[in-house]
Amino acid sequence: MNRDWIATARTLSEALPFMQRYTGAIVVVKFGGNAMGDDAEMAAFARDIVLMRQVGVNPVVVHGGGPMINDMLKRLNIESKFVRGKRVTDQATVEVVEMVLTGLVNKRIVQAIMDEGGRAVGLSGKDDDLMVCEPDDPELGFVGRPIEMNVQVLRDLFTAGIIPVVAPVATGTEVTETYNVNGDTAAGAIAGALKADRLLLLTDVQGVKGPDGEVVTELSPDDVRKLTAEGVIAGGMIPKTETALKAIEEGVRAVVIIDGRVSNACLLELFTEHGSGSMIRSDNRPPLPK
Ligand SMILES: Nc1ncnc2c1ncn2[C@@H]1O[C@H](COP(=O)(O)OP(=O)(O)O)[C@@H](O)[C@H]1O
Ligand SMILES: CC(=O)N[C@@H](CCC(=O)OP(=O)(O)O)C(=O)O
Repeated sequence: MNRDWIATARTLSEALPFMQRYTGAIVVVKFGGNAMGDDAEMAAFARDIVLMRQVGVNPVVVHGGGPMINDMLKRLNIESKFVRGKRVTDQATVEVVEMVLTGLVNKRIVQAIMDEGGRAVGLSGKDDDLMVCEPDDPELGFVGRPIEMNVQVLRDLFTAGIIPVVAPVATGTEVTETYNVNGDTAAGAIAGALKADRLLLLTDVQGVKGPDGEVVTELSPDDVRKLTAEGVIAGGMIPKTETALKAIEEGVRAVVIIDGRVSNACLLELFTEHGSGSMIRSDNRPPLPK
């Protein structure tokens, strides 16, 4: 059991009703490269995920690894270039992206979950054709937009008690094609295809900030559109809120943007009364029953 979190939740009895409410729920967690930190922080994240599984939640980890890709490209003297938050990906770059994400980063997370006593299996969008893409934009090269999702493999892993850890690299409709997919986009597409109960997007701010700079704890899709039109939601927050709106349209119950730097961020969101970060949901699909 995670003592830090129990201390934060004050008593286990406070947490139990929430744990019971989430039994059998599907929770997709996007774990970005900036949120990964050192080995201790990685272990803390892995403990949260293992505890979720132990109380009967079906977690799916979808990871990024942008900073790790940048490091490897630098070592190989390949230039990194981004357009509207997405990496311009030529043939040489896509090879490095696949090596770093499906190799180094994916296996580091799998190993951390195993070390904390869970069972994890790493896969990419190529495994069992989980995520099939078409080119997102000719300007971006081999950057993919998911067009077909085959999530049965994830359900099979849930049944076996195994935590899937997914690298955002995908296959195309033509043989031998490889696509680099933005981590938020991949997490949203997977959550949408699973009609997940929660999509948690871990980032490096406390949540979505409103015009006064304060974190807005509850937003409807219309609130998000309004804040974006006003320029309050900007930069790296745009792909996250766009992902959130699309995922909700596809049937995800709620998307929560939370601070991945806070210890026990996922557990605090799921298993405490106040939750954390900014929750985006529509009125069409009610929250989990109390
Ligand atoms: N309204 C807003 N609320 C919070 N963050 C915002 C907002 N508008 C822009 N941002 C920026 O979005 C950033 C998060 O996006 P990004 O850095 O791409 O995250 P990550 O690396 O976790 O994927 C924040 O650090 C912040 O600078
Ligand atoms: C198309 C695109 O931009 N893909 C991303 C994939 C990794 C990612 O999303 O990593 P973070 O979540 O750590 O930013 C990239 O190449 O950096």
